[in-house]
Amino acid sequence: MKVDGQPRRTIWPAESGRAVQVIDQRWLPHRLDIVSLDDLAGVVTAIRDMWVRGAPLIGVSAAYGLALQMQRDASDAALTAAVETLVSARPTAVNLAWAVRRLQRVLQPLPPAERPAKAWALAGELADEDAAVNEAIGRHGLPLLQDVAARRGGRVDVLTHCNAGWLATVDWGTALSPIYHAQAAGLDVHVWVDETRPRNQGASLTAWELGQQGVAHTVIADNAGGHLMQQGRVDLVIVGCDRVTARGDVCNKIGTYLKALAARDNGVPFYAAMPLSTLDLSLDDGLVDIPIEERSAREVSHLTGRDAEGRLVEVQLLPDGSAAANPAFDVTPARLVTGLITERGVVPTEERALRAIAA
Ligand SMILES: CSC[C@H]1O[C@H](OP(=O)(O)O)[C@H](O)[C@@H]1O
Repeated sequence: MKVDGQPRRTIWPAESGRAVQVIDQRWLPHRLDIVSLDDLAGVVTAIRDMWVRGAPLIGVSAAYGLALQMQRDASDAALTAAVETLVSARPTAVNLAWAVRRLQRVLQPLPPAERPAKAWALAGELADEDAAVNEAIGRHGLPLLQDVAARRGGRVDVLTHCNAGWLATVDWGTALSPIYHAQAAGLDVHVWVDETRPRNQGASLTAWELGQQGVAHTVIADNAGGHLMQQGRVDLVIVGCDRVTARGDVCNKIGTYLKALAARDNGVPFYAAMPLSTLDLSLDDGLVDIPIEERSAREVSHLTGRDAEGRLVEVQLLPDGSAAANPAFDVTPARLVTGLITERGVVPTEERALRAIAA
């Protein structure tokens, strides 16, 4: 999408063909840092430490990490080791393993000498495919917003959690793609943006990208969403997802489940935008089967922001000695999800429908 009026992606191959360039999202919205990653270790660090984040984007980033490793060592042992190293970088988003194993299936039968060029081409294809998938998610999600706008004289208020915009993908985003399509269709769309403690992907990333695109938005404390729904100020909720099970349980950023409960209690439709690469048909009960990443307590106890002099500074929020827990995701049971917006259409959270649309 656009940055300062210019089209951008979150990740792109360096002209040398021996590095991949990414937006280092840790410093947004205050600094737009572009970094060049030229080896597997660099990509693993970028994924693990959330320079790049978002289920589809970490999948594509991992694909480039595997391709960079093939340029250095394309042996069977190196291929296997690189796959396992990448898959272990973050456990919850299925897209990471999905992308890496998709490349591995193509590379494994090839002679090592052919692997570097093929891996690099496949990573690029995956990036282009992701952008196309997300644009399609937006097209299929648009009618949901148009239906509301038709009843409200063109206005629609959407609440979203975390960042499932173009910064979480290669381009377009998932949950925000219908909003970008609604803007292009001339709807008066406004977005309630959950700050999304503790990493504040909403306050720092969603607010920034909506602002860059000129979409009206209001950042709110995570705890305000239910109150706004009680007041009738939220027409629908659209979130992203990191893994969806065969029965439609949705794993997403911590706090999503609480929004789904509030939405159900207030009769607000609750959708998850789901590229089919995020559907894990091997799992059934999300609460039992999906690994939930536990991240550093420092993400809860400390906060980074810009001071009056424009410097990025970290401050401590908690008393010395207070413990902090930091589960990074939660699981919303299928019964609380109105539907899943995919690149092939909107589907109910029913196993038969999910297996059919994924076939
Ligand atoms: C389109 S996937 C976005 C998804 O990924 C985020 O997690 P993280 O920022 O930790 O990678 C969050 O769960 C978003 O909904």
